[in-house]
Amino acid sequence: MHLLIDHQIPLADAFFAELGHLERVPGREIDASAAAKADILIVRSVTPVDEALLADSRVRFVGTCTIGTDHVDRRALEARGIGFASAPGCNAEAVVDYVLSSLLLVCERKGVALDTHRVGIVGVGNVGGRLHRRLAALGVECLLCDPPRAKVEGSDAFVDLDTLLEAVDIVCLHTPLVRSGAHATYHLLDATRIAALEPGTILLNAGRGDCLDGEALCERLEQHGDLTTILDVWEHEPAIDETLWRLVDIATPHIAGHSLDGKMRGTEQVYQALMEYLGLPLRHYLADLAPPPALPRLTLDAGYDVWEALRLCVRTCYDVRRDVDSLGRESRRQGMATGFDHCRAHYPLRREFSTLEVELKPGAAELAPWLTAVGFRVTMS
Ligand SMILES: NC(=O)C1=CN([C@@H]2O[C@H](COP(=O)(O)OP(=O)(O)OC[C@H]3O[C@@H](n4cnc5c(N)ncnc54)[C@H](O)[C@@H]3O)[C@@H](O)[C@H]2O)C=CC1
Ligand SMILES: O=C(O)C(=O)[C@H](O)COP(=O)(O)O
Repeated sequence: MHLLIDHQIPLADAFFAELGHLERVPGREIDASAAAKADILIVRSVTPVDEALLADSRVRFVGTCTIGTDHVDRRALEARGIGFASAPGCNAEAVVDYVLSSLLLVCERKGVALDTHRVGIVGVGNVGGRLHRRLAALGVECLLCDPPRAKVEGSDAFVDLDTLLEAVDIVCLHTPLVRSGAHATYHLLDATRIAALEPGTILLNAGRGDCLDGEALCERLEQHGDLTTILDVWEHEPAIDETLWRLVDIATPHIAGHSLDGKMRGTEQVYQALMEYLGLPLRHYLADLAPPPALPRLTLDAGYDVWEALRLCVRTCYDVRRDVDSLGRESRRQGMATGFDHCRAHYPLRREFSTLEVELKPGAAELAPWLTAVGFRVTMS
């Protein structure tokens, strides 16, 4: 069996090698001629999987080790009887870590505490739901918008998008890209909604770039400069709009979900689905393969107030400024599109907050609920 696998997929050898010949190729270089030799195709988000890619292939199973599936033409797969699996939720924790690192940073720059803001979460699935739980545990008031969930579960817990946009200080967009249908998300934040945002709003998009009209946002920022913006995802990646990029406060190259833990989970989820598809028993488990964290423990004693302690621990584990700086540096050095992809391909080690044990000395015991809320493992000494 010939397995064609994106070379950015960690633990690919450990999980898949015994199934046959592994060919590892950069995701953007997986084309029809590479696919023609493959039985199994395992990708991440940068490989469009469509009729053109599969037309001359004998591929019988496609797996994407990502949450998002908008790069996969599911109808084309179904028409060819090709099995499919994605990795729901695999890197949701990492995206929430990214959001918290970013929000703590912009609040620090503004000299305000996060819990003085009301946050609107648009798309309350694996990412948005986890974000809600962590923010609520920090005492941050949240409004939720998720029409597909509201339809199934009833609308009590949800508001509509325009109500949310009027009522919140921070908007966090975590929707999948859906181009048509009753709940389409293409340009969900369109020119009208972007123009209507209250001055001072903090706007974060870590869903998909096309869920937000980038040209309209650029226009608002150029004309008024009165929003604080955090963009991890962009239209036309990797050739993103440089004018918009310069205007955005926290600009990162689609790495919100790029923790090693999230990527490894994605590999395991697709491995499990492939083994089921092939009718084979599972032989490998992430719990046996994952490396221990390089930073296992941090110890705090008395002296920090709550928000200072949160910022310290968050930044020690994951500081979003590292990714902002690397996009700035690499885009200047290599041009925007190449620099954008370079940052993703050479992404440094990042572990999730849950891998860090924060040990509290007796004088710092009162920090326990806050650090737990953010996602760390807290112990007392
Ligand atoms: N920036 C990054 O690195 C990453 C981005 N993502 C993106 O985030 C998206 C969300 O991820 P998950 O929460 O894990 O997906 P999910 O499928 O668990 O949740 C998505 C939620 O959005 C809701 N939704 C759908 N249409 C909507 C609409 N029109 N308005 C409001 N809500 C709507 C769904 O009902 C669902 O509850 C993914 O589809 C992916 O595109 C995911 C991982 C990493
Ligand atoms: O899981 C998703 O959906 C994502 O957006 C991934 O974090 C994207 O990862 P790469 O495809 O950029 O490796």
